[in-house]
Amino acid sequence: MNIEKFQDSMYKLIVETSTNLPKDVRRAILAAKERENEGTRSAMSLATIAKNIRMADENVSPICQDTGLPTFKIKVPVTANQIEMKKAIYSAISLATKDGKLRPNSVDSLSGENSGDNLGAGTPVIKFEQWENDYIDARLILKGGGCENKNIQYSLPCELEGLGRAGRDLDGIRKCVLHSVYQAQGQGCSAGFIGVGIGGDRSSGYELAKEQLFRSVDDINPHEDLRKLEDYIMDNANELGIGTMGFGGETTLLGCKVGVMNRIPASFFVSVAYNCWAFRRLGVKISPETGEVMDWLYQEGEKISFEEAQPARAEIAAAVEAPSVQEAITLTTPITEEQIRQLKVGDVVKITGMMYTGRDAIHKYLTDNDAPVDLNGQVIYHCGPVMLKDDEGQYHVKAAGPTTSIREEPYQGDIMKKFGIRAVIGKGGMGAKTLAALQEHGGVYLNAIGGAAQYYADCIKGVEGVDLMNFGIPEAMWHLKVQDFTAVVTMDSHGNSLHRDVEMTSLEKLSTFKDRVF
Ligand SMILES: O=C(O)C[C@H](O)C(=O)O
Ligand code: SF4
Repeated sequence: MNIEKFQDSMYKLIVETSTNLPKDVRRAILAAKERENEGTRSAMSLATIAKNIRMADENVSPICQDTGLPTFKIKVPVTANQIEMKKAIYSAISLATKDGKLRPNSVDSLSGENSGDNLGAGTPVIKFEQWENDYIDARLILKGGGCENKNIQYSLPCELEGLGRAGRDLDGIRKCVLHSVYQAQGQGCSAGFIGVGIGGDRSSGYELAKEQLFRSVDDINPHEDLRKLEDYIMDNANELGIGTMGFGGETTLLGCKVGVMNRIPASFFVSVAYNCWAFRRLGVKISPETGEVMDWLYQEGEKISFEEAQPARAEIAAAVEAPSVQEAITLTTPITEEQIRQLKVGDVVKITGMMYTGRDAIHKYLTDNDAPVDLNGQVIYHCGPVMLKDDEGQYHVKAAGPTTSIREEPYQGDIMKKFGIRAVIGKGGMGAKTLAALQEHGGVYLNAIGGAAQYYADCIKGVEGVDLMNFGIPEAMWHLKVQDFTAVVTMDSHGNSLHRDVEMTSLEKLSTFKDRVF
């Protein structure tokens, strides 16, 4: 095989997967968009998502800044040299990272050191399998961390909140799958896709669940019971009302694929792999002689370009059901306590001025250290961007959507009080400790649209500086100059939380699915 050509084919696969959402996923998102009631927050979030998909296409830039743990599944004729292919994939990964198509995401688990090129122990994941066909089938999934964290594994029998006992039968499995959608709330950037693996052990069960994510969204399960289960879940999960980004709404789930394998008598696992709407997985058929791409997979049928998407900023601004709020509220940083105390859940704000990124490493750091900049009245953005440095040493934002905020729950309230921070922006909401701190100190939580990394990158007009680069690009504190950065107040200083409300109503809904169906 021409290994340079193969490397080039792998580079193309990586770039396409990161920047160009597959056709089947686009169709599912369009169907959700059409189903959603006009004027709701979920409809408006979907409009932003649609616009983001289009921008990623046009800019050939990552749909979401979290390009995940690249996982390749490759089927090869017996004669293929897997060692050479692996090396070529490593080179392609490193090049795609250098070109800003992947975020440097491989981090030493103990020291936190970022390898900078996405290579390191266990990254990327490459799984080979031999087969008797005369071509190579190479598939790639870029599954981000926020949705990966919402994967869940059930060991049957078990008791499930809202649903009671889940026994060792199809109905018990049904309960687990519904529960998995409920427990994800908006944190995995709903509306999501789930892959379910029944049976196996703890590791092969998850493996089977993830394998389901390689099925086409619109295929039909040949196994009759599993087809019934998939249909049931698709018909009913949306009743939970979690909606896009957990804002409440008609569409919570975009796809459900279930696979089964044998188990041993003592174990009965139901494993669920949750994938966000930014469902980036593609595949190619490759000639084992030339190393060139013969065909692209998942690309049958019509390609939705989302051309007709309305200006998303205006749409978010309209995302408020409360008729009293017509206009987005403009805030210029630094922000005063008085301004913050006027905000309430449902308000849409547009922020102009400076914003500082801070996520896991920064929150831990700030707990024990002084801040490198004066954060009084400032805004912290939970974001790990994709950044590229030009020849003059100036950084440019290539993708910059929010990360899941709940990970900072142990630190957030204390840090806001310690430094006088007035607002945090992220996605998925935060918990009771932060809510209490917002009330005591005078702060707000602002929800941005998860995965809309191109849309937000566009609001960032300049990178004015960076601190703590030793934490690596995603974890450093970037000083961003923003204009009209639009987000929704979902937790205010008066003790209100949209996330708490949606969690409660969706739990009530979940309990209506208690009775036996299968
Ligand atoms: O790491 C990120 O940028 C985001 C992550 O995928 C998340 O959903 O929290
Ligand atoms: S930020 Fe959201 S869309 Fe992006 S990888 Fe994480 S869960 Fe997926």
